Amino acid sequence: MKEKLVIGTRGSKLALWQAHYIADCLRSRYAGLEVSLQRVVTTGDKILDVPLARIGGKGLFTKELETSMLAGEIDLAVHSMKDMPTELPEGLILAAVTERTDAGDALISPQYKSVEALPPGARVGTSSLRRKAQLLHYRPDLIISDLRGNLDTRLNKLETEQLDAIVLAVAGLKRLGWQDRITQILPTRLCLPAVGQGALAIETRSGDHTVRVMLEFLDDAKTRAAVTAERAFLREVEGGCQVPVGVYGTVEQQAVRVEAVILTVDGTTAVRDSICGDERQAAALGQALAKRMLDAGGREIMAGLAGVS
Ligand SMILES: NCc1[nH]cc(CCC(=O)O)c1CC(=O)O
Repeated sequence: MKEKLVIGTRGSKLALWQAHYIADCLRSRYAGLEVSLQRVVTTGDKILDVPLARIGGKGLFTKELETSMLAGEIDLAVHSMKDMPTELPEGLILAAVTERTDAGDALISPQYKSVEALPPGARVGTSSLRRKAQLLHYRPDLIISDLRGNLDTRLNKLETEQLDAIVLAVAGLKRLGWQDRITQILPTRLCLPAVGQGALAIETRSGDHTVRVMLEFLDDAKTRAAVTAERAFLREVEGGCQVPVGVYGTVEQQAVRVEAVILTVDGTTAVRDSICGDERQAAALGQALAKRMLDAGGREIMAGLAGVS
């Protein structure tokens, strides 16, 4: 047992909510434990005016936290699972994957009730190629405009940039208390989530046994299996967090089901498939699904992506 733990976190409102949430879980689990937060600015926080897909690079929101952890300045880092690259640096591990209740995306529109109800040529703001491609696949007439910045900024842009709707992760909206702004939770047939969306990743040093054991209780086995399958899928298609790929794993009675889509950015072409099997084979299932989809046209789509933004 340690008497003190330092949690590293980004400084955004959502990141701070997540870090405070984990700090509270730790304090209630270990009476007398001192938990403090240390803010770390990441590259992704500094570059706010460029679409993420154009910045590229892996670990935009995680690298500086990892450096700080390897240097011993923080004991653990709390991340949004979907910001984590599929490979972790040497010396660090995913100590826990927290329970996920909301993996999906939400439409926010003050005027219209659903994606179906948006008028022809409606303007929709989103920051991700994945959301853009899936929206366009379903509604090719929509005009998608880029939307970056933290959650408050994006919600403000709905008005200031005269958008008809925006799309954001349900989990983030709920954490910040904005669930009543949600117009429609997008069904998975319309929009599959990003890898790991809605779960939190608790990262620590692999050699720090005491801390690893202390964090074990935060791990949710079902979410871990689902996310393991999703991450194995993404590793195989070799996409970062900013590729038009949606994937969603669910676990029920020891069986994991993974559904995925790979699309062209304009949404005209999509390869979609799913796989089901034993949860202990989560990684192999994700990988097998990716191979199948790459062979079914996904490889051409991924190759065509090089250089697009
Ligand atoms: N891209 C930023 C980001 N990282 C994690 C979430 C949402 C919370 C989560 O997925 O756990 C968001 C906001 C969004 O995409 O709308």
